[in-house]
Amino acid sequence: MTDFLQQKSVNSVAIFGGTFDPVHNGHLRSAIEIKEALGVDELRLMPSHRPPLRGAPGAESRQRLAMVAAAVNGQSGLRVDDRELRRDGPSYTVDTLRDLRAELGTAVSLTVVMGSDAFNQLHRWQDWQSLFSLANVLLLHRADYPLAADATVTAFVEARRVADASKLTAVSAGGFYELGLIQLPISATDIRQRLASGKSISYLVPDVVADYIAEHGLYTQCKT
Ligand SMILES: Nc1ncnc2c1ncn2[C@@H]1O[C@H](COP(=O)(O)OP(=O)(O)OP(=O)(O)O)[C@@H](O)[C@H]1O
Ligand SMILES: O=C(O)c1ccc[n+]([C@@H]2O[C@H](COP(=O)([O-])O)[C@@H](O)[C@H]2O)c1
Repeated sequence: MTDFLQQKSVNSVAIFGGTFDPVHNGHLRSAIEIKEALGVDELRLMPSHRPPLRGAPGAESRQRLAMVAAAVNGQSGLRVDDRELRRDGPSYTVDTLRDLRAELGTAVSLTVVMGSDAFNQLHRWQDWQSLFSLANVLLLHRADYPLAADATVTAFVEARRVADASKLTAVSAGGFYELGLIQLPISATDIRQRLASGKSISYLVPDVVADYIAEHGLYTQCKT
């Protein structure tokens, strides 16, 4: 069989963006559950080069990318996408989605995933309403971050809500769904703090990530 015939065409893609400073098991377990709930062909973890609404990450972009790549290596349907690292300036999601649309075309179902902490700030994102003409939005509940979105955002998404997660892959853009997942209250802030105080991070991140952090001496000083 030729390579061409072996290649499976991609009809649905979800992107899970983050600072991933570092990537942890909360992100990774969520990624698997998102992929299963949506039934997407690919779930792409997308490290942000310059997160627009927070300070500079503790690790360099290439180091955060290397940790995500190692963490998803061999996981079926999970991929890393480095496009934001190839762009200068703040990593606005709307720019990323425009870039992805240009590459994937208009027919592919594209879904952007965000946790409730990110969703609570959505009204501050660059051109946030345009996200919905480019992609669907999947909101992940995080028990440690109760929903407190801006009223404009709440009204906007209410009009776009679909009945279940798998419906998002039936449309290319414009749908909204809230997903409850297994709750793993792990955060990168807590991991950085543990490392800065010399504590173990075993079972909070995959071993390959813990090894990378140790090898490169990352997060030994707490910047929170
Ligand atoms: N434990 C978790 N379970 C589910 N989603 C999570 C979890 N941690 C982070 N996320 C989501 O993953 C995305 C990327 O998060 P991010 O890289 O900022 O991780 P974080 O752990 O929240 O980091 P930090 O503590 O540095 O803010 C966000 O949409 C966030 O809501
Ligand atoms: O587009 C924006 O204005 C925007 C503002 C804040 C965050 N984001 C994106 O949201 C994702 C989660 O961000 P963070 O800071 O919670 O790691 C990440 O992909 C960011 O690039 C995007």
